Amino acid sequence: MADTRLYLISPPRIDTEAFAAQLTEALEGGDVASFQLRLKGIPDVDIERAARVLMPICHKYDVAFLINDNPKLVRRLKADGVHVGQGDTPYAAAREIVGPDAIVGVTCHNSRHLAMEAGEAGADYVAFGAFFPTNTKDVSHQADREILSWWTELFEVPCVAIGGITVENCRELIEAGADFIAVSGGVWNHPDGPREAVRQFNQIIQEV
Ligand SMILES: Cc1ncc(COP(=O)(O)OP(=O)(O)O)c(N)n1
Ligand SMILES: Cc1nc(C(=O)O)sc1CCOP(=O)(O)O
Ligand SMILES: [Mg+2]
Repeated sequence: MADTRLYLISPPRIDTEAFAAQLTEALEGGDVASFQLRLKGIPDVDIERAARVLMPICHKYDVAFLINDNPKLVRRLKADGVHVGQGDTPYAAAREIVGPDAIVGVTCHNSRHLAMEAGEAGADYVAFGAFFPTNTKDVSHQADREILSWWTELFEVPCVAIGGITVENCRELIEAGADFIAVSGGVWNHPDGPREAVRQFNQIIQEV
């Protein structure tokens, strides 16, 4: 069985009440390490409102609750961590805001240089992507699985694979050594629902 674990990413827009039910279903489907609230193009006050509903659900299932892009909100809500991209608050400033105990993850696209920089600076994980075409985000970088095996052979800092990951295509990333597979559409748009999607991802992880 591989050590890979699932990292769920929210859809970019949600109806919080309806999504709370979907999230609960997903978390009942099997092991999930973490959840990232990634809401785009809506006011911070609405992100905060959603976080206040969704964070207790994640904690009930022992799932770390991270927020995308916004370290100040992470500090205010005492969330578990923040994810920052190359155009967001830089790692050092994000760390300063959230403190030493929170998780800080950094987007590294397909760049060994960015990943080594983030790892040396103290990032809790480095994220590579996009591995596959995705409808969730306009992406301008494509990653290949060799970067996962290269990273895991050389470094202790965990690596996350993201971008268009589904139950159909995840196996090669797990085999390449991804510590986490970060999935949005592959769970929320699964034809048999989020619970079944999480079950199937975990089944594949067990088989590798
Ligand atoms: C786990 C994970 N990896 C990568 C990203 C992308 O972050 P970023 O490049 O800042 O793009 P946005 O998500 O902010 O659109 C992520 N959110 N999570
Ligand atoms: C948020 C995000 N970041 C990416 C990157 O490559 O950095 S790809 C991506 C979208 C993830 O959603 P899905 O699983 O539906 O493709
Ligand atoms: Mg970002």
